[in-house]
Amino acid sequence: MAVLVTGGAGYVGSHTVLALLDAGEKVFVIDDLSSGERSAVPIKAQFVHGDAGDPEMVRRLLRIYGIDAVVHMAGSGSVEESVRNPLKHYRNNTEIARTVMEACVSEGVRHFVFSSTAAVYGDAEGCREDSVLSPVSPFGKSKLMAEAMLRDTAAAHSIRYAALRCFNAAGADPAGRAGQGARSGGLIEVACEAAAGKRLFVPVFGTDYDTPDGTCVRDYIHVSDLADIHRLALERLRQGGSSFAVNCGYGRGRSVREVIETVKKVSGVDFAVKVHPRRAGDVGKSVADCGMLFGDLGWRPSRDNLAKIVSHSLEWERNSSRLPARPAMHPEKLQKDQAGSATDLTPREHQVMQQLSKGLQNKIIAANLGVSEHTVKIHLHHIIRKLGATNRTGAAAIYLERLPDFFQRSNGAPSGFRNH
Ligand SMILES: O=c1ccn([C@@H]2O[C@H](COP(=O)(O)OP(=O)(O)O[C@H]3O[C@H](CO)[C@H](O)[C@H](O)[C@H]3O)[C@@H](O)[C@H]2O)c(=O)[nH]1
Repeated sequence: MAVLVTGGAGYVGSHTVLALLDAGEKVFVIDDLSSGERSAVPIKAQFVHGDAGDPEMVRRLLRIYGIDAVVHMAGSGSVEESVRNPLKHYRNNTEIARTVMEACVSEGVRHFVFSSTAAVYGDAEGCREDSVLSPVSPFGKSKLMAEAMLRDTAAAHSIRYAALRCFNAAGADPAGRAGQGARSGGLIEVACEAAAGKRLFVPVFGTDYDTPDGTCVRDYIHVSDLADIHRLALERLRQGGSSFAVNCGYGRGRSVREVIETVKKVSGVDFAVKVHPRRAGDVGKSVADCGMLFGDLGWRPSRDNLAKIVSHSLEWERNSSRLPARPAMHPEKLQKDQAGSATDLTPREHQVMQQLSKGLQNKIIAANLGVSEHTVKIHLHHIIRKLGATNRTGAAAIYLERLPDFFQRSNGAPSGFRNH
């Protein structure tokens, strides 16, 4: 028996691979490394650098290595990016899931654990598995479509599945074997980067939500606990359990401000915080009802403690030499003829501003863009002049204010911006 983990080089993926290996499983990982890291795949797992959307490759893997179960985690997981680039998410989350399911059916793989998301519920607190599914973002919709395909596939073929509706994964492996991937960018990671001196400030996206302190509320779950639920779900399917969908959280809501305060307290660093407008696709509240997880599945968390989650994340951040995540949005090509005025920035200047407005320092921007710090300084000098600002903070504020105009001038849609 062997398990194939798609997306096993990613953040939740690499922790899940560890949980499976710790349980004595033989694990194969397929990952195209578009957002995951090769170094995140434990040495004991067999790594295949490839696209889970390649049906031939997946079928070959399943056949040659006698794989009896697939944990499908490959996909794109940014709510905000899915609003800007929905087709990327429908490909990576819906189409690729279909391809992997088809390969499983044709190769006789009977167990399928699918990493779904809390975003299938939309804005909701105390969501139960049988609650109304009303996703707001293309990300949530793309995962919900995959869930629907799984249900239909399981009804037609001898495959059973577990759809794990993951709430907000955070933290890092307590033994320090894995941590937040290079490009996950979740709130706790961002705040820990600020505490570790890798960011100048933490942006708070929206303070006018209908929540106790006006900031968004999420159900944060330790990534190693989430990984353990994936392991348990597979065990249940192998024991003959029928297909199910289950919430993976702790059933406890924490606001953005509460999280930031906890990171400050645990780290002892009073980093700067700046209020920004709401982020596209965000919902006010997303908190699980864990009746099924704790009851029917009989799972018990080992790390249900926000300070502990933060301390593991912080430890990883302080010990890892890696730089902060590259921003997902990547302006590459802004047509000159659509620009036209003195305030327009070159594509490279947009790249610099994208990073600057996330609070990154010059040396980190330089490393992310593959240029020298001196070049970043020169770009900033031009940008500050073009935007009519007096310093970098002023330029960042003006840039964020004018971002919608830049989009409009590149044909009313962010088509001049490319993700990577
Ligand atoms: O720098 C930041 C980062 C985030 N936030 C806020 O913090 C909250 C949590 O945001 P995250 O980016 O950490 O997580 P999301 O809730 O957007 O999404 C996460 O949880 C989802 C489950 O609903 C999916 O699993 C998804 O892949 C994962 O990124 C949101 O209100 C967001 O606006 C900030 O204020 N500043």
